[in-house]
Formats: sequence, C-alpha cells, structure tokens
Amino acid sequence: EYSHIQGTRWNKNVITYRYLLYTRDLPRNTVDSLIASAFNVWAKASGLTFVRSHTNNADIMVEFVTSNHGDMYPFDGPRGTLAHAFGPGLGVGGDTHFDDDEHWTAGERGFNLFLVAAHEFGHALGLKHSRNPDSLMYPTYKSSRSANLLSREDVANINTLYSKLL
Ligand SMILES: CC(C)C[C@H](CC(=O)NO)C(=O)N[C@H]1Cc2cn(c3ccccc23)CCCCCCNC1=O
Ligand SMILES: [Ca+2]
Ligand SMILES: [Zn+2]
Ligand SMILES: [Zn+2]
Repeated sequence: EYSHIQGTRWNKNVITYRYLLYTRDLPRNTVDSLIASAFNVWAKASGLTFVRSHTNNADIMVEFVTSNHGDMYPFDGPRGTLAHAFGPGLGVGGDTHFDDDEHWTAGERGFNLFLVAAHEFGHALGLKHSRNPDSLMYPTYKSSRSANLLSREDVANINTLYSKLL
C-alpha cells in the first residue's frame, strides 16, 4: 500500500524476484514453494510471468526483517502488522518485507506465509486495499480463505492493470 513510487504497473511481462533474507520458521525450500505459489496466484490472473533471480538485482526483493529495517516503515514485533510491499517501480518498487517477529507457517497455525505473500504481491503489482472482506486485498489477515483466493473484485482489478495477455 506504499505507492509513493510513481507508476501504477510494471511495463513488462516478466517480473524477477530475489530473496535477500529468509525466516528461520520454515525450511528454505518450503519458503520457496509458498512464495512461488503466491506469485502463481497472480500469474494465472494477469498473464505475467515471475522468474526467480539468484544473482543481480531483481524487480521484487523479498526479505524477512524485524522492527527498523532500513525503510520508513518499521515493523512492530509479534502480531499487529504482518508484512508490507511497495508498488511497482525502480529501486524499492515491488520490494516485499515480512515481519520476522511473526510465526510463519505453511498451515493453519501462526500466520500462513502463502496467504500473506499473495496479499503483498498484489501490492507489488500495483493493487490497493479492498473494502470487501472476501477480497484477498482486504487489509486484515483471514486464515479461512477458500481455495480460489481471489475475489471477483481482485480479478477485475488485476485485469484492469494488466489486460490478460493472450
Ligand atoms: C492483510 C495482511 C496479510 C497484511 C496487513 C498489512 C498490509 O496491508 N500489508 O500490505 C496486516 O498485517 N494487517 C493486520 C491488521 C491488524 C489487525 N489487528 C491489528 C492490530 C495492530 C496493528 C494492525 C492490526 C488486530 C489484531 C490481529 C493482528 C494480526 C493480524 N494482523 C492484521 O491483519
Ligand atoms: Ca508484526
Ligand atoms: Zn519494509
Ligand atoms: Zn496490504
């Protein structure tokens, strides 16, 4: 929701992402698959492709950090705010930060990393919050999300930004 970076969308079809810091709550390959699944939610709805980068700078830098971590939005310890992401753009644009004072899980307990990442990547692609509690882009965490994560509103909004590429 920090859309202070100009530009409402990415102007390319292939978006790269790179991990800077992992969490100790989960094995790395579990984090990798949960994050990849979260990107895939938006790939299916937008026609965008997400490619993991291991070397150079990437569009979306993903990291698990706590409290003050180098941007203007320090985290707040356990619970409260879980994560945040910057809207599309150069530099910090798209970057996604998870509060590592949370207990990140792949299941029902703690906070489900896949669900939170899917919300954050919506911001990284240019989406704002929704007032519809059934939308993924609703500003409050809900563990009981159905299989089809995206509401009709989420899909309409991503399609407005990125016309579904043929
Ligand atoms: C949507 C989510 C994945 C990302 C959002 C932040 C966000 O929009 N990032 O893009 C988030 O963390 N929302 C808070 C909002 C929130 C709920 N409460 C809070 C108490 C203090 C501060 C914030 C909150 C009440 C207590 C529950 C705290 C634990 C759950 N936290 C939340 O749901
Ligand atoms: Ca927190
Ligand atoms: Zn941050
Ligand atoms: Zn949000």
